[in-house]
Amino acid sequence: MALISPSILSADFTNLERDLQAISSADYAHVDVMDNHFVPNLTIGLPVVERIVEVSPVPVDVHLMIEDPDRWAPGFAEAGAQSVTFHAEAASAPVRLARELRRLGARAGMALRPATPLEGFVDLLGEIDMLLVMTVEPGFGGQSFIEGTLPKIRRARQAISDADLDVWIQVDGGVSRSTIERAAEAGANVFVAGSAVYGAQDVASEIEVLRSMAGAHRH
Ligand SMILES: O=C(CO)[C@H](O)[C@H](O)COP(=O)(O)O
Repeated sequence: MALISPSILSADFTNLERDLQAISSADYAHVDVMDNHFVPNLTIGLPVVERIVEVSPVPVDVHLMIEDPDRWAPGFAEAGAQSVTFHAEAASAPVRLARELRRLGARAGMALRPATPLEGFVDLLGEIDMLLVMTVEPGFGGQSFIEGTLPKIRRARQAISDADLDVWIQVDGGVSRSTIERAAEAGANVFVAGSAVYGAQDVASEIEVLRSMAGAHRH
């Protein structure tokens, strides 16, 4: 399985037809919510995400780069996002939050910044549906993939397999034709790509290329 999500943060917005084509060709629409506290950037909040969920032709995958996700994340699940990812560094009670997201019908995701070690969070893997290993410092699109995150992806895949869990591993940041295979080989199976998709001549065929490159490594 290799699922591709174009990051709405990197959408063009001057060519909405093309943006919609990208989203329609993907498995998920990845929505980046930023609060200018957890990360030094500000994007959109719950009312806009509620509307995106209503109009999106594919399920919505929300990545919350915000402080106090314990308070805000459940609202995104109630809005109908298929998956809601909070940052492990920001959550006060990650187990309780993951259970609440699942109770509300969403897939529960937990994200780690590039510098956050996996080791403190291995015990939580049984409580989540997806681990997001950030492959750039969260906050902005268009950055280079941090190769040093590959061992963390590998260790996460090993821990998931040792515990016989069905947890997806998502990577986000600098995912492109030149990096996706290494991330997939290391154990990722969900890929967020912003610049690589929206910067392509043909967004739909770029998604197909990325999906087939990643799909050669199955997890
Ligand atoms: O979450 C993000 C940044 O925090 C973006 O989703 C991510 O950076 C995607 O953009 P690109 O593919 O251009 O790196």
